[in-house]
Amino acid sequence: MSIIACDRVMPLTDALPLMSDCISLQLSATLLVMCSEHISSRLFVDVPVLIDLFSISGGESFLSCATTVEWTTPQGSIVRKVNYRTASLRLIRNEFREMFMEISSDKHAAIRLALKGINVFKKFMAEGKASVKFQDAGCTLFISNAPPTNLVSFLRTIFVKMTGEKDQSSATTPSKQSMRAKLLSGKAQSFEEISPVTVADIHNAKSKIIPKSTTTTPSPPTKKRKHDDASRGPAPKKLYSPSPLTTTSALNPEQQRVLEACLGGKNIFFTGSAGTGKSFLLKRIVAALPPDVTVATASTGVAACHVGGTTLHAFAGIGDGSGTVDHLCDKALKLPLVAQKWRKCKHLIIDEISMVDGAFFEPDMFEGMTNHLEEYSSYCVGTSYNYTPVVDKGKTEKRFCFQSPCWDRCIDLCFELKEVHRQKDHEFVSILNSIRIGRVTKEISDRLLGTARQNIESDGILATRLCSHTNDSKMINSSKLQDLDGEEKVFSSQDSDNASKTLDMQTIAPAKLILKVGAQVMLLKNINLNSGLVNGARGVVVRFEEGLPVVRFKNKKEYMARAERWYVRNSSGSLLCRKQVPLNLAWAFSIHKSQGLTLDCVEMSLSKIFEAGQAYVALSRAQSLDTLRVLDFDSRHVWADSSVLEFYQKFRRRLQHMEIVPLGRPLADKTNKKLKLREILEKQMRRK
Ligand SMILES: Nc1ncnc2c1ncn2[C@@H]1O[C@H](COP(=O)(O)OP(=O)(O)OP(=O)(O)O)[C@@H](O)[C@H]1O
Ligand SMILES: [Mg+2]
Repeated sequence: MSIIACDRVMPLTDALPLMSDCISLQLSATLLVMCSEHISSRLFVDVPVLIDLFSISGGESFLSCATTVEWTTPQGSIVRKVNYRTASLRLIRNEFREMFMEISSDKHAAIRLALKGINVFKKFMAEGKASVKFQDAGCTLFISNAPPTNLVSFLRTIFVKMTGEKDQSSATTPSKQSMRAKLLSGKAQSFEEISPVTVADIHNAKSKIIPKSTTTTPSPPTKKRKHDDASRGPAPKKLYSPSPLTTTSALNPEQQRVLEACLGGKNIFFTGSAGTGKSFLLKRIVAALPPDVTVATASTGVAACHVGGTTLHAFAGIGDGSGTVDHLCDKALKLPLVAQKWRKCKHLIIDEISMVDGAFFEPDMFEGMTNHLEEYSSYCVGTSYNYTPVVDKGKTEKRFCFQSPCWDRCIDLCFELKEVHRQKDHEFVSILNSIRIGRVTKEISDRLLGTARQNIESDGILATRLCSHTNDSKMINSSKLQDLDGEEKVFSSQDSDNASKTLDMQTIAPAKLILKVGAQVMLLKNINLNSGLVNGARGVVVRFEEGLPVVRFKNKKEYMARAERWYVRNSSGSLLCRKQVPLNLAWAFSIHKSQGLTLDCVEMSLSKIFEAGQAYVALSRAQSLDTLRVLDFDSRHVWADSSVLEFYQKFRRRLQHMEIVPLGRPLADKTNKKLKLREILEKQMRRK
């Protein structure tokens, strides 16, 4: 097993009483699932999809996945079926430059299928599944357990290469040669791998597609569409939703290195200050791993929803985690479903690991469990380290995972992300870095207090007040709503059967949302990046139309909030869904709830801070000093947990010598691939 862990090690609060706060804090829900809904099932028909495929970076001609090939009669009866648990798909050309897909495995002879007249069904591409129907060969290839990003890249190569070659068919092109001409050509049969997609390929394919789309007669806009246009601005292309599959933002080199280590099967932990892109990277990691053997978990339900997974405790099948290790292992492994999940899991991802009590990482618990199943599991992947551990009410001592004796034994490599993406302003970034370690100079105090009278409101959108206590934020929101005149509109969520309680715990969307015209709201989902309709964007309800709230945002865009879906997995792995309007009241938010968010207009009173790191979390939500108002500030409110500082000192001391730090004893490498990666990394380090 390998572990990947990422986090800003930052104690925030005695989290148990505030767990309920987590409900509405996280960024968007299961992006992968969201993405699968948005992708048309017909690759070569839907122009927006095609254009989107141009925008995705990469384009490989090789894919490793599970496959089944089925040959059927014209009536649909199966005449032959071949299953490959692990297959390699390759795109190749023959001596006549005809394109083929080659399916090979250790156990079966290679099958080559001509890439002519194919239909690609990719609705579930985000789950690592797709199917390709080869009309001429009379068979269908079912792909599963493919790393979603690789699958997208592979399908993209097929699309770009095939589109680029369309219409090149004059009688002289070899691909159109008759069988007789081919036989007489005297060329020896040979196959070569198709090269990855190049800029020239894209240019060529685009030139074949775009003229086609302009000749399409658009159907007259329906009444509904006209209305949408007025209220939403240009209809957002759903495929541009910032999914890990479709996003065009590239990982920076430090993020890329973490991804590579994960793919090499290392147990890793990555950390970084707020806004360095830990969550962004995490989603890319999930999308780059084979879904059937990857389990995404997090310490809290809401964080789990963010990565489209389940809580670590639910996955482990240990309930609330109380009892001895033997007892817990017995308890978990007696449940067939739990034991099966552990056996299947090769990559375990743990987000927000800092909220996991160190006890979970005792040799006893986590290691005990993984050792139990060592023979089955090849890796375990964990991530993120944002909050303080959640401890049982009875316990007084709180312990971070990194303080557990088995932490060093579990983690092979540690990384620190350093480039801050959320804030562009260098002065603000350096203030935040000082506050993060509890150091406040007079200049910092003065600069922050200087924002107290700043006018950051615009166009009726008020600043969100971040409160150190949840009850304060709840009280502010309900009293401000009451103060508004006008009719209340109630929006109740539609939940999967009997799942409301779980969904309350694991999604950011409220079960019941009460709004009025004039209500200050926050968007809870990324709707359209280009229009700035992103998670955390602040707006005000300006009217209701067709029973739905129309919100004007800070960038003056209006948006009619239609119900969106949030997906989470329950402990048995089934997908649960909540459908709700993607808004929440935003006069005030608790600091705890605001973690992970980027806020574009925010004020805070830091006089009631009660936990190490809380001031840092609050301040680091702002995008710049110009969109922030600190009402009161005292350097005594800023301090960092001593054990966290110690951890970072140790961590940094090693980082001074090398950028990639093997902490503790590495786990026994089980594969050559792992050994190879270690050799490469060590060579790199020696070179530096
Ligand atoms: N490589 C990148 N290219 C472009 N934008 C990026 C990149 N990495 C992160 N971002 C953007 O930076 C912002 C902050 O990223 P993210 O929320 O992942 O940070 P974080 O480290 O998880 O922060 P926090 O600790 O507050 O949760 C997001 O808007 C994200 O889209
Ligand atoms: Mg985050």
